[in-house]
Amino acid sequence: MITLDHVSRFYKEVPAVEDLTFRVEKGEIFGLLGPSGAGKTTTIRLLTTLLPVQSGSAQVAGHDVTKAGKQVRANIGYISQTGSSDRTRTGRANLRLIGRLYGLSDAAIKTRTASLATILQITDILDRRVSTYSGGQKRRLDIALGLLHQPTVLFMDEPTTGLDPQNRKDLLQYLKKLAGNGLTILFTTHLMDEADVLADRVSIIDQGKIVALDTPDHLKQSLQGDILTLSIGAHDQTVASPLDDLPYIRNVHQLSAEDFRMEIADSAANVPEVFQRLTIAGLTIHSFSITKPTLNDVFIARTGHAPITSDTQETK
Ligand SMILES: Nc1ncnc2c1ncn2[C@@H]1O[C@H](COP(=O)(O)OP(=O)(O)OP(=O)(O)O)[C@@H](O)[C@H]1O
Repeated sequence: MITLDHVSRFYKEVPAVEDLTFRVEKGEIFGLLGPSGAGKTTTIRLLTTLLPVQSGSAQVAGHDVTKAGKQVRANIGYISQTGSSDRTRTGRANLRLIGRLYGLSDAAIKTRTASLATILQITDILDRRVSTYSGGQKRRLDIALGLLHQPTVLFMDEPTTGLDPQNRKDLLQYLKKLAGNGLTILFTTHLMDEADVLADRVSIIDQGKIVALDTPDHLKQSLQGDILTLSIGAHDQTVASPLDDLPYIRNVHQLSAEDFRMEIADSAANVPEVFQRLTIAGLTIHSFSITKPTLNDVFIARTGHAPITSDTQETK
Protein backbone atom coordinates (compact mmCIF):
# COMPACT_ATOMS: atom_id res chain seq x y z
CA MET A 1 0.00 0.00 0.00
CA ILE A 2 2.96 2.30 0.65
CA THR A 3 6.35 1.82 -1.00
CA LEU A 4 9.42 4.00 -0.63
CA ASP A 5 12.47 3.35 -2.76
CA HIS A 6 15.62 5.28 -1.78
CA VAL A 7 13.67 8.46 -0.98
CA SER A 8 15.65 11.53 0.10
CA ARG A 9 14.74 15.14 0.82
CA PHE A 10 17.25 17.93 1.42
CA TYR A 11 16.89 21.45 2.74
CA LYS A 12 19.76 23.54 1.39
CA GLU A 13 21.84 20.38 0.95
CA VAL A 14 21.17 19.29 4.54
CA PRO A 15 19.29 15.96 4.51
CA ALA A 16 15.94 15.95 6.35
CA VAL A 17 15.43 12.33 5.27
CA GLU A 18 17.97 10.21 3.45
CA ASP A 19 17.67 7.02 1.44
CA LEU A 20 14.43 5.75 2.99
CA THR A 21 13.37 2.36 1.65
CA PHE A 22 10.46 0.39 3.13
CA ARG A 23 7.02 -1.06 2.34
CA VAL A 24 3.78 -0.96 4.32
CA GLU A 25 1.23 -3.69 3.54
CA LYS A 26 -2.56 -3.36 3.37
CA GLY A 27 -4.13 -3.31 6.84
CA GLU A 28 -0.79 -2.81 8.51
CA ILE A 29 -0.16 -0.21 11.24
CA PHE A 30 3.32 1.12 10.67
CA GLY A 31 5.03 3.48 13.12
CA LEU A 32 7.75 5.97 12.28
CA LEU A 33 9.48 6.43 15.60
CA GLY A 34 12.14 9.00 16.38
CA PRO A 35 13.06 12.09 18.36
CA SER A 36 12.24 15.65 17.41
CA GLY A 37 13.85 16.60 14.09
CA ALA A 38 14.39 12.96 13.04
CA GLY A 39 12.50 13.43 9.77
CA LYS A 40 9.11 11.90 10.60
CA THR A 41 6.91 14.78 9.47
CA THR A 42 9.02 15.26 6.34
CA THR A 43 8.41 11.59 5.43
CA ILE A 44 4.66 12.00 5.88
CA ARG A 45 4.64 15.22 3.86
CA LEU A 46 6.48 13.49 1.01
CA LEU A 47 4.02 10.59 1.02
CA THR A 48 0.96 12.85 1.16
CA THR A 49 2.29 14.94 -1.80
CA LEU A 50 2.69 18.07 0.35
CA LEU A 51 6.42 18.07 -0.43
CA PRO A 52 7.99 16.96 -3.74
CA VAL A 53 10.26 13.90 -3.62
CA GLN A 54 13.73 15.07 -4.73
CA SER A 55 15.34 11.69 -5.28
CA GLY A 56 14.08 8.13 -5.22
CA SER A 57 10.43 7.22 -5.72
CA ALA A 58 7.33 6.46 -3.65
CA GLN A 59 3.92 4.91 -4.30
CA VAL A 60 0.83 5.21 -2.14
CA ALA A 61 -2.33 3.14 -2.79
CA GLY A 62 -0.84 2.06 -6.13
CA HIS A 63 -0.07 5.59 -7.38
CA ASP A 64 3.24 7.36 -7.75
CA VAL A 65 3.36 10.41 -5.45
CA THR A 66 5.25 12.47 -8.05
CA LYS A 67 3.38 11.47 -11.21
CA ALA A 68 -0.13 10.89 -9.84
CA GLY A 69 -0.54 13.25 -6.88
CA LYS A 70 -4.27 13.72 -7.47
CA GLN A 71 -5.00 9.99 -7.29
CA VAL A 72 -2.83 9.66 -4.19
CA ARG A 73 -4.71 12.50 -2.46
CA ALA A 74 -8.09 10.94 -3.33
CA ASN A 75 -7.10 7.71 -1.56
CA ILE A 76 -5.53 9.04 1.63
CA GLY A 77 -6.48 10.76 4.83
CA TYR A 78 -3.92 12.94 6.58
CA ILE A 79 -4.20 14.05 10.19
CA SER A 80 -1.43 16.53 10.90
CA GLN A 81 -0.07 17.42 14.34
CA THR A 82 -2.19 20.58 14.43
CA GLY A 83 -5.25 19.21 12.62
CA SER A 84 -7.11 20.88 9.80
CA SER A 85 -10.33 22.17 11.34
CA ASP A 86 -11.56 25.75 11.06
CA ARG A 87 -11.92 26.96 14.65
CA THR A 88 -14.58 29.50 13.79
CA ARG A 89 -16.99 26.84 12.47
CA THR A 90 -18.81 24.04 14.24
CA GLY A 91 -17.53 20.48 14.08
CA ARG A 92 -20.48 19.52 11.86
CA ALA A 93 -19.79 22.40 9.45
CA ASN A 94 -16.14 21.33 9.23
CA LEU A 95 -17.17 17.78 8.39
CA ARG A 96 -19.67 19.00 5.78
CA LEU A 97 -16.98 21.16 4.15
CA ILE A 98 -14.47 18.32 3.94
CA GLY A 99 -17.16 15.95 2.64
CA ARG A 100 -18.03 18.38 -0.16
CA LEU A 101 -14.35 18.87 -1.00
CA TYR A 102 -14.15 15.13 -1.55
CA GLY A 103 -17.35 15.16 -3.63
CA LEU A 104 -19.52 13.17 -1.20
CA SER A 105 -23.31 13.54 -1.42
CA ASP A 106 -25.15 15.32 1.43
CA ALA A 107 -26.75 12.00 2.43
CA ALA A 108 -23.35 10.27 2.58
CA ILE A 109 -21.89 13.15 4.62
CA LYS A 110 -24.79 12.91 7.08
CA THR A 111 -24.48 9.15 7.54
CA ARG A 112 -20.68 9.19 7.84
CA THR A 113 -20.78 12.16 10.25
CA ALA A 114 -23.27 10.39 12.54
CA SER A 115 -21.29 7.17 12.54
CA LEU A 116 -17.86 8.74 13.14
CA ALA A 117 -19.25 11.09 15.79
CA THR A 118 -20.67 8.12 17.71
CA ILE A 119 -17.44 6.13 17.51
CA LEU A 120 -15.26 9.11 18.44
CA GLN A 121 -17.74 10.34 21.09
CA ILE A 122 -18.21 13.85 19.75
CA THR A 123 -21.95 13.72 18.91
CA ASP A 124 -23.00 16.11 21.66
CA ILE A 125 -20.43 18.78 20.72
CA LEU A 126 -20.81 18.66 16.92
CA ASP A 127 -22.90 21.85 16.82
CA ARG A 128 -20.47 23.90 18.89
CA ARG A 129 -17.71 26.03 17.41
CA VAL A 130 -14.36 24.22 17.39
CA SER A 131 -12.81 27.14 19.32
CA THR A 132 -14.78 25.91 22.38
CA TYR A 133 -13.46 22.31 22.17
CA SER A 134 -10.94 20.86 24.61
CA GLY A 135 -7.65 19.55 23.15
CA GLY A 136 -8.91 15.97 23.22
CA GLN A 137 -12.27 16.85 21.62
CA LYS A 138 -10.48 18.74 18.84
CA ARG A 139 -8.14 15.81 18.22
CA ARG A 140 -11.12 13.47 17.87
CA LEU A 141 -12.73 15.87 15.38
CA ASP A 142 -9.41 15.94 13.44
CA ILE A 143 -9.61 12.17 13.19
CA ALA A 144 -13.22 12.25 11.98
CA LEU A 145 -12.17 14.80 9.32
CA GLY A 146 -9.36 12.50 8.18
CA LEU A 147 -11.65 9.48 7.90
CA LEU A 148 -14.85 11.01 6.49
CA HIS A 149 -14.14 10.12 2.85
CA GLN A 150 -13.19 6.54 3.79
CA PRO A 151 -9.55 6.62 2.69
CA THR A 152 -7.62 3.40 2.07
CA VAL A 153 -4.45 4.80 3.66
CA LEU A 154 -4.38 7.02 6.76
CA PHE A 155 -1.38 9.14 7.73
CA MET A 156 -1.27 10.46 11.28
CA ASP A 157 1.31 12.72 12.81
CA GLU A 158 1.55 12.08 16.58
CA PRO A 159 -1.92 10.48 16.90
CA THR A 160 -2.54 10.93 20.60
CA THR A 161 -1.29 14.50 21.08
CA GLY A 162 -3.50 16.25 23.62
CA LEU A 163 -5.49 13.16 24.64
CA ASP A 164 -5.97 12.05 28.22
CA PRO A 165 -5.09 8.41 29.06
CA GLN A 166 -8.64 7.06 28.56
CA ASN A 167 -9.17 8.88 25.24
CA ARG A 168 -5.73 7.74 24.18
CA LYS A 169 -6.55 4.11 24.97
CA ASP A 170 -9.90 4.37 23.13
CA LEU A 171 -8.24 5.93 20.08
CA LEU A 172 -5.52 3.29 19.85
CA GLN A 173 -8.18 0.57 20.06
CA TYR A 174 -10.22 2.29 17.35
CA LEU A 175 -7.20 2.59 15.04
CA LYS A 176 -6.50 -1.11 15.49
CA LYS A 177 -10.11 -1.87 14.59
CA LEU A 178 -9.84 0.27 11.44
CA ALA A 179 -6.68 -1.60 10.44
CA GLY A 180 -8.49 -4.89 11.11
CA ASN A 181 -11.05 -3.76 8.51
CA GLY A 182 -8.29 -3.15 5.94
CA LEU A 183 -7.23 0.47 6.51
CA THR A 184 -3.47 0.94 6.18
CA ILE A 185 -2.09 3.34 8.79
CA LEU A 186 1.27 5.08 8.89
CA PHE A 187 1.77 7.16 12.01
CA THR A 188 4.64 9.10 13.53
CA THR A 189 5.47 9.31 17.19
CA HIS A 190 8.29 10.20 19.51
CA LEU A 191 6.63 8.09 22.23
CA MET A 192 8.34 4.71 22.41
CA ASP A 193 5.47 3.08 24.31
CA GLU A 194 2.91 4.33 21.80
CA ALA A 195 4.86 2.75 18.94
CA ASP A 196 5.16 -0.44 20.96
CA VAL A 197 1.43 -0.68 21.71
CA LEU A 198 0.04 0.47 18.36
CA ALA A 199 2.42 -0.56 15.58
CA ASP A 200 2.61 -3.93 13.83
CA ARG A 201 6.03 -2.82 12.62
CA VAL A 202 8.21 0.11 13.56
CA SER A 203 10.87 2.00 11.70
CA ILE A 204 13.17 3.81 14.10
CA ILE A 205 14.45 6.95 12.43
CA ASP A 206 17.26 9.21 13.60
CA GLN A 207 18.77 12.20 11.80
CA GLY A 208 16.83 11.34 8.66
CA LYS A 209 17.97 7.71 8.42
CA ILE A 210 16.34 4.40 9.29
CA VAL A 211 18.35 2.78 12.05
CA ALA A 212 16.03 -0.20 12.71
CA LEU A 213 12.92 -1.70 11.13
CA ASP A 214 10.96 -4.68 12.45
CA THR A 215 8.13 -5.66 14.77
CA PRO A 216 8.43 -4.13 18.26
CA ASP A 217 8.99 -7.61 19.74
CA HIS A 218 11.77 -8.51 17.31
CA LEU A 219 13.48 -5.19 17.89
CA LYS A 220 13.43 -5.67 21.65
CA GLN A 221 14.60 -9.29 21.34
CA SER A 222 17.51 -8.11 19.17
CA LEU A 223 19.17 -6.73 22.29
CA GLN A 224 19.61 -10.28 23.63
CA GLY A 225 19.55 -9.55 27.31
CA ASP A 226 18.20 -7.33 30.04
CA ILE A 227 18.80 -3.69 30.84
CA LEU A 228 20.75 -3.00 34.02
CA THR A 229 20.36 0.51 35.39
CA LEU A 230 22.70 1.60 38.19
CA SER A 231 22.90 4.64 40.42
CA ILE A 232 26.42 5.01 41.86
CA GLY A 233 26.23 8.42 43.52
CA ALA A 234 28.20 11.38 42.23
CA HIS A 235 31.65 10.30 40.99
CA ASP A 236 34.13 11.61 38.49
CA GLN A 237 34.55 8.05 37.40
CA THR A 238 32.43 6.16 34.88
CA VAL A 239 31.31 2.59 35.40
CA ALA A 240 32.53 1.70 31.90
CA SER A 241 36.21 1.09 32.59
CA PRO A 242 35.84 -1.48 35.40
CA LEU A 243 33.41 -3.39 33.16
CA ASP A 244 35.39 -2.95 29.97
CA ASP A 245 36.46 -6.56 29.43
CA LEU A 246 33.21 -8.26 30.47
CA PRO A 247 31.87 -9.95 27.31
CA TYR A 248 28.27 -10.00 28.55
CA ILE A 249 28.06 -6.19 28.98
CA ARG A 250 27.19 -4.00 25.99
CA ASN A 251 26.34 -0.38 25.28
CA VAL A 252 27.11 1.26 28.63
CA HIS A 253 25.36 4.60 28.54
CA GLN A 254 25.55 7.47 31.03
CA LEU A 255 22.06 8.82 31.74
CA SER A 256 23.11 11.51 34.25
CA ALA A 257 26.03 12.29 36.56
CA GLU A 258 25.00 9.37 38.78
CA ASP A 259 23.02 6.99 36.60
CA PHE A 260 24.16 4.46 34.03
CA ARG A 261 22.35 1.87 31.88
CA MET A 262 23.76 -1.08 30.00
CA GLU A 263 22.71 -4.28 28.29
CA ILE A 264 23.57 -7.41 30.22
CA ALA A 265 23.27 -10.98 28.97
CA ASP A 266 22.14 -13.64 31.44
CA SER A 267 21.64 -11.06 34.19
CA ALA A 268 20.83 -13.54 36.97
CA ALA A 269 24.24 -15.18 36.59
CA ASN A 270 26.31 -12.11 35.79
CA VAL A 271 25.08 -9.27 38.03
CA PRO A 272 27.17 -10.39 41.07
CA GLU A 273 30.41 -10.08 39.11
CA VAL A 274 29.39 -6.61 37.86
CA PHE A 275 28.78 -5.44 41.42
CA GLN A 276 32.08 -6.97 42.57
CA ARG A 277 34.02 -5.14 39.84
CA LEU A 278 32.41 -1.81 40.68
CA THR A 279 33.03 -2.25 44.42
CA ILE A 280 36.72 -3.09 43.83
CA ALA A 281 36.93 0.07 41.66
CA GLY A 282 35.74 2.07 44.70
CA LEU A 283 32.24 2.79 43.45
CA THR A 284 29.21 2.57 45.74
CA ILE A 285 26.00 1.28 44.22
CA HIS A 286 23.06 3.21 45.67
CA SER A 287 20.33 1.49 43.69
CA PHE A 288 19.87 -0.69 40.65
CA SER A 289 17.14 -2.22 38.50
CA ILE A 290 17.01 -4.98 35.93
CA THR A 291 14.29 -4.61 33.31
CA LYS A 292 13.30 -6.10 29.97
CA PRO A 293 14.40 -3.97 26.98
CA THR A 294 12.03 -1.33 25.61
CA LEU A 295 12.08 0.41 22.22
CA ASN A 296 13.88 3.22 24.03
CA ASP A 297 16.73 0.80 24.71
CA VAL A 298 16.68 -0.32 21.08
CA PHE A 299 17.01 3.31 20.03
CA ILE A 300 20.00 3.83 22.34
CA ALA A 301 21.64 0.60 21.18
CA ARG A 302 21.27 1.48 17.49
CA THR A 303 22.19 5.15 17.64
CA GLY A 304 24.51 5.40 20.65
CA HIS A 305 22.49 8.21 22.16
CA ALA A 306 19.25 8.78 24.04
CA PRO A 307 16.25 9.76 21.90
CA ILE A 308 15.00 12.88 23.60
CA THR A 309 17.73 14.49 25.65
CA SER A 310 20.98 15.60 24.06
CA ASP A 311 22.97 16.01 27.26
CA THR A 312 23.81 12.32 27.67
CA GLN A 313 26.83 10.56 26.29
CA GLU A 314 27.97 7.13 25.24
CA THR A 315 30.78 5.76 27.33
CA LYS A 316 31.49 2.32 25.94
N1 LIG B 1 11.16 23.97 5.68
C1 LIG B 1 12.31 23.55 6.22
N2 LIG B 1 13.46 24.22 6.01
C2 LIG B 1 14.63 23.80 6.55
N3 LIG B 1 14.75 22.69 7.31
C3 LIG B 1 13.63 21.99 7.55
C4 LIG B 1 12.35 22.36 7.03
N4 LIG B 1 11.43 21.46 7.44
C5 LIG B 1 12.10 20.55 8.20
N5 LIG B 1 13.41 20.87 8.26
C6 LIG B 1 14.46 20.12 8.99
O1 LIG B 1 14.39 18.77 8.60
C7 LIG B 1 14.64 17.92 9.72
C8 LIG B 1 13.48 16.95 9.91
O2 LIG B 1 12.33 17.68 10.32
P1 LIG B 1 10.92 16.97 10.62
O3 LIG B 1 9.91 18.05 10.86
O4 LIG B 1 10.63 16.02 9.53
O5 LIG B 1 11.25 16.18 11.96
P2 LIG B 1 10.24 15.39 12.93
O6 LIG B 1 10.88 14.07 13.18
O7 LIG B 1 8.88 15.37 12.37
O8 LIG B 1 10.29 16.28 14.23
P3 LIG B 1 9.08 16.61 15.31
O9 LIG B 1 8.86 15.35 16.08
O10 LIG B 1 9.70 17.69 16.16
O11 LIG B 1 7.90 17.06 14.53
C9 LIG B 1 14.87 18.83 10.92
O12 LIG B 1 16.24 19.01 11.08
C10 LIG B 1 14.20 20.13 10.51
O13 LIG B 1 14.82 21.24 11.13
